[in-house]
Amino acid sequence: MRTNLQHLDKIKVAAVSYLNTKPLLYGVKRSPALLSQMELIEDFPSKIGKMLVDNEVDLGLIPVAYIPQLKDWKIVSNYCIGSVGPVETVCLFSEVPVEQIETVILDYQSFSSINLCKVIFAHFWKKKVTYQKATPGYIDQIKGTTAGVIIGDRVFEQKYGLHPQKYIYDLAEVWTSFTGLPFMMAAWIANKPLPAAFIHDFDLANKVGLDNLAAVSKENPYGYFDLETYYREKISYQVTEDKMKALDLFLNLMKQTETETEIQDTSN
Ligand SMILES: C=C(O[C@@H]1C=C(C(=O)O)C=C[C@H]1O)C(=O)O
Repeated sequence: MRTNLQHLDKIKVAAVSYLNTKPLLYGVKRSPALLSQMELIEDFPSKIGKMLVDNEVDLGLIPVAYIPQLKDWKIVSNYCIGSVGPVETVCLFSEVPVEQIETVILDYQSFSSINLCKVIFAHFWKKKVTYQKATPGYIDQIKGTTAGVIIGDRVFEQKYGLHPQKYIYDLAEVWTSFTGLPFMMAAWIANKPLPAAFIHDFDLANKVGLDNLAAVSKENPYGYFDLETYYREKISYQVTEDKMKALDLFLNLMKQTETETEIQDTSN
């Protein structure tokens, strides 16, 4: 347990391993001063969120849907993984239109987008479906009236690969069309007080890649989508007042959705 940092402890930082996070880590990985104070772990979002909740790390770019599970939490950076309208890489894939979907498989790598999907079904599309937890390889099970949420780089591969499903709903776009707000999927969240100087330098380092998106894209060759377009036009990296408003609304709707699910369970 890492309740309080000791003077000589390295700060454990966990970040999303997807392409969308490369701009934020570009400067961090080029800063010997920061690297000497921290240990960087990269993994998929739900895993790093769990690590912050379990206090295995001190700071993480974690799915915001984990916030209710954190005793102590603070958003410590001006940069995040967000969207203003369509984001490309948070999608519901289906062979049938939404009205006919009966079951939704929820990406095990996600925590914000799977909850966003539940919120959208419950509050915006107002449709009851059965949810299934995905296991690796679940993408092959998206067939007939069983749809599936996919996030991250695998969305590009599914969308622009050989066998995309007929219906692809960009859930960030759906959120914005119903709320008029942007969305924030993941933010840099600390679960304990961290040295102010470190946080200051870490935040500045996050901006370096955002100021050099052409170089970041060049460093990460990718065949399915133009990364510079993804970074400039799809992902929105700034924490803004509207994204904080969206976070508030999302956490509220998520709580209501959980309560509704509980009520359904007791009545069964
Ligand atoms: C836009 C994205 O946002 C992500 C979605 C997350 C989630 O659903 O929990 C968490 C982190 C982000 O990487 C994406 O991964 O494509």
